[in-house]
Amino acid sequence: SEGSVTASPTDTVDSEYTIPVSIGTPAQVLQLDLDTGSADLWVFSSETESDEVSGQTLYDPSQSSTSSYMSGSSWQISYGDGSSADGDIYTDKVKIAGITVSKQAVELAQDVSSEFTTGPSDGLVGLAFDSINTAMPSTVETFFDNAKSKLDSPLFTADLKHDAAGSYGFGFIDSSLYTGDITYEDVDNSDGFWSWTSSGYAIGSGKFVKTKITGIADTGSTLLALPSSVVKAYYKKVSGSSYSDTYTGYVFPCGTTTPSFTFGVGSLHIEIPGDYMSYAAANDDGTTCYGSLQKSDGTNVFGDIALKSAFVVFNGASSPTIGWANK
Ligand SMILES: CC1CCN(C(=N)N)CC1
Repeated sequence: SEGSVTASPTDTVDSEYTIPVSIGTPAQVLQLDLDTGSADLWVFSSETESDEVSGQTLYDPSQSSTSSYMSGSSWQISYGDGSSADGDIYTDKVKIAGITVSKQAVELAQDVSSEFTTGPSDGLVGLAFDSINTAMPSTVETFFDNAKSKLDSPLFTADLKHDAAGSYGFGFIDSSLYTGDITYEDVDNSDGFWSWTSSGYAIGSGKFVKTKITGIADTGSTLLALPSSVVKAYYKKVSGSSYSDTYTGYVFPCGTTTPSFTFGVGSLHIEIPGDYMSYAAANDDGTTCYGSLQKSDGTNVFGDIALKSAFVVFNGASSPTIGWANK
């Protein structure tokens, strides 16, 4: 089987992208954040503390004839941005992009941190590797892992866009979505992530610097986080920029022209347009803008700023790889 699903940015600055996911019988459709940086499928639910819910759609297993309680199981997750959630687990029918997994572990939130309460999604679909799933006493499998044997090819693709609907594909590569060739790199999933190594970078029209940069491809992260040496070199080319302790990142006057940022995938170059490199206003009067490129904490992250500049193949074969193409 194969199919695709619309990926919708939740705001005009592409903070995150959600997809419709059908859960249960009859279908309960939730808008979930497809996240290649984590491996838990969790949802706002009838069990979520009511003071931690603000308009999200709730999955209610009691209204599904195909739900089954996983007695004795629980989950508890904390993300790199400090957000967190926890709860218990049911299995139920889950359909994404027309592909159905009959007994998918669905993690019901009983508690969520404020970032989720005030956030736009009804939960997450984690598509990183099972080893980092947080279910206890034993891990549960991701939707992709459960669906893999049904897919024509064991892969999914991302065609994310700025302030416009894009798509995720499952089981096939839609050649109409990219130009030129796809360049593949090996993935090291030993930490549970889609970790790959870029061949280097360029700033604006500057020379390409050949240097290996290992990082994770993370649809659930908004920005691009790279080594401070690279980031400092970039902001030397942005007039009026500086590192702000107030905003905990590089900022510059809004309206500043920001150069593009190119990263290498083998001999292929993916250029992030200069317009994408100014993320959003950092202050209420919109005079100070926050950069889309920031220092990593050690784990480099190719988040949505990078992903939406390319067509990306997450190849879940026994030796996983990641493919990048221009579009
Ligand atoms: C909303 C959360 C989704 C998971 N995260 C991530 N993949 N970096 C953190 C933010």
